[in-house]
Amino acid sequence: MARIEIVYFSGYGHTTNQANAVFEGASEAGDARLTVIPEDGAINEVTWSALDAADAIIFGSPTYMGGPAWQFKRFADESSERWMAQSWKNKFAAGFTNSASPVGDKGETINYFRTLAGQQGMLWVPLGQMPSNAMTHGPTDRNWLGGSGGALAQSPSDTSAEQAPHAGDLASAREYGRRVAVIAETKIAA
Ligand SMILES: Cc1cc2nc3c(=O)[nH]c(=O)nc-3n(C[C@H](O)[C@H](O)[C@H](O)COP(=O)(O)O)c2cc1C
Repeated sequence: MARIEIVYFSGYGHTTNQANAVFEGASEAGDARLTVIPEDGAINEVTWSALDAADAIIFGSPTYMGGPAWQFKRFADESSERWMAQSWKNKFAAGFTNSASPVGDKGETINYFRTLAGQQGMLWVPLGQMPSNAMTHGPTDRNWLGGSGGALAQSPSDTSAEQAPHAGDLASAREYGRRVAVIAETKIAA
């Protein structure tokens, strides 16, 4: 079974809900593990070893000031040791982000994840879901935010982590996690 590592940061818990949905989906088709990046951005050796052994790594962070939170960036910077050795080359990569505004510059965060994956020689898995952009569509529909790179979610600024992100965003996240696991499993089978 493909090993899927989900490594993410969440300041206030909203992105944790999205990460949990990605984990649920990935667990349907693979051996998934969820790691939260701590407040100081430093992950431990057990997690680095698990990432090294993974078939796919899924990155997650809220969008803060138009990009990933600095804690995620610390993790990314510290992955430069892996870049030097290109030891993550040919692993699958994917990413998700959540923010308060429907657009909110979330695309910048996804693009950052994609660049990180590119530097590491990883193979990016796009979302693979059609947008729900008709008149009748809204936040309860899958991919209602209409992204293609990774999974997007909105948590309105006045909602607690018990209330957000929207049901459609969580459905997108779940399906994306499953997709990454299925693709990673295919490679294992090859
Ligand atoms: C420092 C900071 C910067 C933020 N920048 C953005 C932003 O650029 N775009 C946006 O839509 N929301 C922004 N937000 C709102 C968060 O993305 C939103 O509250 C999100 O749900 C937080 O996720 P979390 O609970 O996992 O930390 C920002 C929040 C903080 C604290």
